[in-house]
Amino acid sequence: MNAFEIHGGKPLKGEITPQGAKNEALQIISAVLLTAEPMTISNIPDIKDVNKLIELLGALGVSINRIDADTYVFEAKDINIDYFQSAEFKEKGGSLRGSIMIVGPLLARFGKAAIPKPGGDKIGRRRLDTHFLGFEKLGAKFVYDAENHFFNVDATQLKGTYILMDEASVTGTANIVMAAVLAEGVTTIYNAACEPYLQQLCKMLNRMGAKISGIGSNLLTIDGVKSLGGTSHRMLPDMIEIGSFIGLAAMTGSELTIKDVHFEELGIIPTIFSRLGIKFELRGDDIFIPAQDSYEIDTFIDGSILTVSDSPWPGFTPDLLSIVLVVATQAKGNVLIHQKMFESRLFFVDKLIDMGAQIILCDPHRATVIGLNKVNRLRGIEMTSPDIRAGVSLLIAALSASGKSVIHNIEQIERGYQHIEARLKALGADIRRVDVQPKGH
Ligand SMILES: CC(=O)N[C@H]1[C@@H](OP(=O)(O)OP(=O)(O)OC[C@H]2O[C@@H](n3ccc(=O)[nH]c3=O)[C@H](O)[C@@H]2O)O[C@H](CO)[C@@H](O)[C@@H]1O
Ligand SMILES: C=C(OP(=O)(O)O)C(=O)O
Repeated sequence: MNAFEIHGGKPLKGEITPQGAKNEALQIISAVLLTAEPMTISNIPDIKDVNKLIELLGALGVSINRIDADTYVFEAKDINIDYFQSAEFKEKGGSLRGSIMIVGPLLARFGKAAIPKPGGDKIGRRRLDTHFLGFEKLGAKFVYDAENHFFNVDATQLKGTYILMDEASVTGTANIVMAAVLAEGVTTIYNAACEPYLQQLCKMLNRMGAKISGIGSNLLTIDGVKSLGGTSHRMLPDMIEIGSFIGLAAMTGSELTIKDVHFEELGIIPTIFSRLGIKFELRGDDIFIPAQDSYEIDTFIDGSILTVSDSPWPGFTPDLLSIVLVVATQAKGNVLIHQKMFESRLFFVDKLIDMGAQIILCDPHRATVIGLNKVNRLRGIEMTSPDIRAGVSLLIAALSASGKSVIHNIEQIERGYQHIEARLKALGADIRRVDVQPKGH
C-alpha cells in the first residue's frame, strides 16, 4: 500500500503551476460523446479520476489519441451501446463520481444510457435525484435497478421543457445541459449551478453549435439543435489546487508563486484566504505569497468570530473548506467552519487534534478552530486520508508539522492532484512514497 512519508517543518520556496481543473475535465470529457466529430481537449490533468473516465470512453468505442502530455483528440464516431450490459462497465463506471456525466450526452445522442451507482468520496449522502428528475422532465423514462445498483434511462426523443432543479447540483446541471442541447425545442433550467466548470462546459457546447444563453447565471436557456460539431477546448487551472497551494504557503511559512491562475475566475476564493490573514499579491496573472511568520484571522465587523461556510457558486466552494480549516489551526484568532453540503467531510479533524491542533467538532457540519499562531507547532503522526480534500489538508498539516508523518490511502489524494509528490519535492519538501500498511492491518 502506497503512503507518503513526510518530514515537515521546513519552509518551501519556488513556483508551482496548477493543473487543469479536475471537475471541469470530467464534464468536458463526457461532452465529447455529443458529437461524431473530433474534439481536441488540452490542459487535461494527469490524475486517476480523469484517466479512469478516459479509459471508460475508450471502452465505449471513442477513439482516443493523446497528442501530447496534456492534450487529447477524442472522436466518438462508433459507440458500442451494448457495453452497458458488460460486467466491466459495472466495475469501471461505478468507480468514480464523474462517470455519471456520460449519461446526459449518451441519452441525447443515442436515446438511452445506463450507469452503475457512481463512486467518489465518502463524504456523506450524495444523492443523484436532481440528475434523473431532470432527464424525466425532458421526457426520458428512468428505471432504477436496486438489485444491481444500476440507473437506466431511455427516450426516443427528448423534448425541451422548464426545469426547476431541486438543488443547484454541479454534475446534475452539467448532465441536464448536455441532454438538453440536442432536445427538440427550448429548455429552461432554473436553480442551475454556475461554477466556472459549468461556464466552461456551456461555452464549449456553444462553440460546438449549441444555443445556450444565461451562462454564468442560475437561469439557463437552451434552444435545442439537431447535431453538434467538433471543437477545441482548454481547461482552466484548477481553482481547488490554487486554494490548496495558498493554504500550503501560509501553513508552512513559505514564499510561493502560483503561476497563471486566471485570477478573474477564482471568485470569492482569494477573499476567503485574505480573511484568514494570508497576504498575497497578484503579479500579472500569478499569485505571489510572501513567507509569513504569522497570519491573523479577521472577525466580523461587530467583532464576533468569523464563520467560513460553503454554498453553491458564486459562494465559497465546499471543496476548499478542509483546507481553510487546516490553515486556521496555525493562524492567530478563531474561526467557525460550517460545512453545509456534506455531513462527513469534517471527521478528519480528529487527526489534526492528534497532531496538537485545537479544534472543537461541534457537530458533523461545524468545527470551531482555535488558532495556535504558530507558537505550538503541529507534531507529525501516522494517519489515513479519508477523502481527497481531507487528504491534501493532512498533507499540508504534515508539511508544516515538526517530525515525521505518514499518510496512508494516498490514492484518494492522487485521484485529484497531479504528480503531487514530485511537484512538492521541486519546492523543497521532504516527501517520499513508501510501501507500508496502516497500523492494525
Ligand atoms: C465531480 C464533481 O464535479 N464533483 C463536485 C460536485 O459534486 P456533485 O455534483 O456530486 O455535487 P452536488 O452539486 O450535486 O452537491 C453535492 C451535495 O451538496 C448538496 N447541496 C447541493 C447544492 C445545494 O445548493 N445545497 C446542497 O446542500 C447536495 O444535496 C449534495 O448532497 O460538486 C460538489 C459541490 O460543489 C463538489 O464538492 C464536488 O467536488
Ligand atoms: C468531492 C470531490 O470529488 P468527487 O465529486 O469526484 O467525489 C472533490 O473534488 O472535492
